[in-house]
Amino acid sequence: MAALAVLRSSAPARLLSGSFSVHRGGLASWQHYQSRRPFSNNKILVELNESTGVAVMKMKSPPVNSLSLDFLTEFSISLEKLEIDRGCRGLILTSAFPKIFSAGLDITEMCGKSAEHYAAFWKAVQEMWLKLYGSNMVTIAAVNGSSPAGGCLMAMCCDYRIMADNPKFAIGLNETQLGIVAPFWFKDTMINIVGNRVTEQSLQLGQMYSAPEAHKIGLVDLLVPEDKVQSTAAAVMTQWLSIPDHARQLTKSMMRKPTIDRLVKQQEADINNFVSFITRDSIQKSLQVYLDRLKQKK
Ligand SMILES: CCCCCCCCC/C=C/C(=O)SCCNC(=O)CCNC(=O)[C@H](O)C(C)(C)COP(=O)(O)OP(=O)(O)OC[C@H]1O[C@@H](n2cnc3c(N)ncnc32)[C@H](O)[C@@H]1OP(=O)(O)O
Repeated sequence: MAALAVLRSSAPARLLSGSFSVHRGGLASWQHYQSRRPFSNNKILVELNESTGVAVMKMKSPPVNSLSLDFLTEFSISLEKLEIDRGCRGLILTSAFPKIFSAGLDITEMCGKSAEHYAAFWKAVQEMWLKLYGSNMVTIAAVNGSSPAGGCLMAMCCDYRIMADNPKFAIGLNETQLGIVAPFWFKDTMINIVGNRVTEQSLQLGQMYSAPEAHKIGLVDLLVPEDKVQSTAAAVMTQWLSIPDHARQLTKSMMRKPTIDRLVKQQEADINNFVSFITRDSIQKSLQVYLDRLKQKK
């Protein structure tokens, strides 16, 4: 993976272009970021503190941060900008909404659309995973709410997961509950965190874990009170950034490259698989039923 091959240094920070917000000086606390001019992109808010080299990326796509094609495109562009900025060494990924980190892939993107649309959508999902899982930066997920399926995948791509200690918040790969199947690279990402046995059971059952359960199986690394998620993420980030970048990055690459290479080698085939799977009448029907049920639950 190209991103992992590039070594990052702690070179002096430079100004980022585009719609990013850059801050000089101060502590990398959430309050700190909030107290300075937050700069809103469309669906994602990115703030880079130049003195700490830490960026906070807040997902802000109402109502539930579902991963639409537009969202994924913006996410990958934002990540790419941070990745090439030598002044940015760490990324905290979180949600602007209390209670929901991300609802996962936008189901409406997988229903009633053309094969071309499905192919473009799936490519965007792949790109998000390749960029986030292969990032050279230290990546910490500050999971401040529920995080099913694709939302769980995003969190799993990070180096460390901190979740709000609220049993009402759930995280997991629930695809089978929708009548769909998590692809091999979702599965591999989970195996790399919790091992084969837990992943197998979890995927077959489409299991969603409450925050305490997720912590128990190692799906999240740390539980903290809801109002401490961001400050804890900043503190953990400081600890990770105390390790020399080149040594940490080479280690991360050594651990993740085989998993990344598996998808890179068959990216096209994986898109074709997705398109032929998702266009089946039975799958379309399952997704529609699930979506209708979601809308009726109120
Ligand atoms: C061979 C292999 C090949 C590959 C085979 C294919 C592989 C595909 C892999 C798929 C990966 C995925 O991520 S699939 C996506 C899985 N995601 C989910 O199951 C999440 C479902 N959502 C939820 O559980 C909840 O909405 C939750 C996120 C906890 C929030 O609950 P709340 O009560 O706060 O909010 P709700 O009232 O439910 O939702 C608010 C509105 O958002 C909508 N909404 C919620 N989740 C949505 C979603 N994911 N996509 C679109 N819209 C969504 C609802 O319908 C509501 O719409 P209105 O009524 O109009 O307001």
